[in-house]
Amino acid sequence: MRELIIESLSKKYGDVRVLENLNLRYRSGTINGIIGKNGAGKSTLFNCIARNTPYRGKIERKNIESIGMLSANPYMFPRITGYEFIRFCLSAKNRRENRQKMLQLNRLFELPLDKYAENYSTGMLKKLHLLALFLQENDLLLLDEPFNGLDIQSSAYLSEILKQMKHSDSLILVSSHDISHLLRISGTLTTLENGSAYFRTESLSDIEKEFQREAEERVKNLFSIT
Ligand SMILES: Nc1ncnc2c1ncn2[C@@H]1O[C@H](COP(=O)(O)OP(=O)(O)OP(=O)(O)O)[C@@H](O)[C@H]1O
Repeated sequence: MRELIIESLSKKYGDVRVLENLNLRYRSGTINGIIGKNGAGKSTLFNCIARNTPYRGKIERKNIESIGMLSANPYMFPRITGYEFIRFCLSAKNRRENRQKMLQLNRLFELPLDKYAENYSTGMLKKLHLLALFLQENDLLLLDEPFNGLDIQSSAYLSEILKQMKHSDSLILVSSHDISHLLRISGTLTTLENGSAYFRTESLSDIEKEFQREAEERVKNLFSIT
């Protein structure tokens, strides 16, 4: 079993405090969803876990040697083919190429792997990053907005792939604004709010209703003032 134990995690950018004394625990065998408003600190949390940025506190990564992270807006070299990018990602992690697995996965994503990345659409680029991450077989996967930009069918494939991966002892954290999608696949759901984090236990319909109610009230009030 792999485990991520976060204790007293705090993160500031200059004087701006983003995460304040977070205590969280995640295990493999389930998908862990993360939600929060824009700017709540989801990407920052992932960057701390991936050691991309300094932080205060302790993050214990039990049985986790390799970490794969999909950024919300990942960079891509323009003059590299999809296939070359995958090979580059595999060699960066010292992994052997499994051509059969690559072709099998790409039957779902349908990427033109022999074409330069500059010819890819936004969703295709995201799928290329995801494909490379899946082939790397990391112990911990941090996916920041993986559904953003994917078409409906690809989102469904991604959900099913993640559901399969949770059985292979990968520890998976997924941040998303697409709450219905996230709740359909997640075993745990964490909300980040005002620097703090807490686990949610309500049902999908209750959480959706809460957001809807708040939106209706605030917009109605706004329009009644103007
Ligand atoms: N490198 C940085 N330097 C300074 N401030 C930053 C930096 N990265 C993020 N921030 C700030 O930290 C806060 C949290 O940002 P973060 O990107 O983690 O939020 P998020 O929850 O991922 O947001 P979104 O849902 O919009 O992607 C924001 O106020 C943002 O402006």
